[in-house]
Amino acid sequence: MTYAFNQEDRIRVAQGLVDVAKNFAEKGWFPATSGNLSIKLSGEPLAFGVTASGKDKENLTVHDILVVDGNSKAIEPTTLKPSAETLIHAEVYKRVPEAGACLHVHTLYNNLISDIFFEQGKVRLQGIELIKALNIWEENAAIEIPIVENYADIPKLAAEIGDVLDPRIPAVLIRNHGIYAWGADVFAAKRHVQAFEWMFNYLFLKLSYQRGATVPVELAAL
Ligand SMILES: CSC[C@@H](O)[C@@H](O)C(=O)COP(=O)(O)O
Ligand SMILES: [Zn+2]
Repeated sequence: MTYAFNQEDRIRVAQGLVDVAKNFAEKGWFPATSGNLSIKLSGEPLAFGVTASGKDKENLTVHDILVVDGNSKAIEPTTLKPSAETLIHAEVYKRVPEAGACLHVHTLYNNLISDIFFEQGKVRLQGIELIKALNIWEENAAIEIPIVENYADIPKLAAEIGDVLDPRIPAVLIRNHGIYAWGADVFAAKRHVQAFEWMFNYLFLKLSYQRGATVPVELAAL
């Protein structure tokens, strides 16, 4: 198979993932080695850099990233094992050709929101300014983020994500697991993750107040 990328592209991709990992790690978004990150190197045939499985993303280095094909197989000899969830990244790149980076984090609020709204199959957000970070500019815009069951069978989980994703909305939630969000490049994907996470925090705290909960001051101040 011939791929249209060179060594320079690979270094740039690896460094891009290390940089975004540092930003998310500072926010505590990779508890217990969770999460995985990828950047596309080539669309046709598909090849992307992805984090190796089980790595401590709080201390990620360029040596923790390998290049795989559309079947999640390493395209070169390596001792690294691709993320257990690499097939989900591949599915996103196949379904959304404009996606150039795909990022996955497990956070407290994305887990809470994914469980609270699971039965509805989606969570609706409306009229929040940060929706504009998704490049949706209409006034009082409403968006719905799909939520899928947390199947242990990764091919099944990846297929389900592919089936429910809405190309206008660059994310899917997995129940009690985390979010997959993507963008045209790592800059856009990072902006999308940050926007979704902020809106999930907002929604959870708002629902808590509306239901009469006393929210601890330190959480309310987030
Ligand atoms: C350590 S719990 C998290 C894993 O089960 C998984 O969901 C995850 O996000 C990280 O898997 P990985 O194989 O390291 O990419
Ligand atoms: Zn995960």
